[in-house]
Amino acid sequence: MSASREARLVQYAALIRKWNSAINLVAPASLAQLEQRHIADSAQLARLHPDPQGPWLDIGSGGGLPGLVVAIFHPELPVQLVDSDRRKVAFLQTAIRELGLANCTATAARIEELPPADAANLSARALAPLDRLVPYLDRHLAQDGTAWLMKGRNWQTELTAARRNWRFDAEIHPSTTDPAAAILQISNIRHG
Ligand SMILES: C[S@@+](CC[C@H](N)C(=O)[O-])C[C@H]1O[C@@H](n2cnc3c(N)ncnc32)[C@H](O)[C@@H]1O
Repeated sequence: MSASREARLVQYAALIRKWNSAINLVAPASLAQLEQRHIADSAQLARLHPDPQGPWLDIGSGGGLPGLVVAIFHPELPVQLVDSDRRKVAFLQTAIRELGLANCTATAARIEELPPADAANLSARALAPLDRLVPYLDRHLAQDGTAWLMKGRNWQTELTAARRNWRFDAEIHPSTTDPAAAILQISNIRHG
């Protein structure tokens, strides 16, 4: 890992720990395992997609997971973080400035109200069930774009439910940080 990437990841973890009691960026009980449970978990996207195209849109970013981690791994990639919580976006803007991530922006908005982003890549973690996410993907992904959705243990049930109203291609990547979780790689979305 490059020195600046490693230094930024350490600095990012320190910022989350500093702000967490005020804003609740991650569940307090998980703070002790921040590096593994949240940062390494998010870094899986960089491993799965080592040379991504932009723009990359991260929706419901919260404290920057996974979008800010993607921006750290790919400092040339334009990454937009979006969250409806203004306090979290204030944290993200501070983190972006302090980490010197010129490639990354943070926007306070509801994802439903954001103009279509035409994103080449889109990520979301712990935001909503898949059937509620797919309309966001339909609105914000470029026609040949790809979504990277970090899902918990119910991912199979969510996939079945989403397929009732939508058709899409899905590739399943088992999570390396949680054996029950998966990363869903979704593309070619059509109304079903
Ligand atoms: C459970 S948190 C997950 C945050 C982060 N992705 C993570 O994995 O730690 C969900 C986040 O989505 C944001 N959110 C929920 N609904 C939203 C919407 N409609 N538009 C934008 N952000 C939304 C919330 O403010 C919150 O920060």
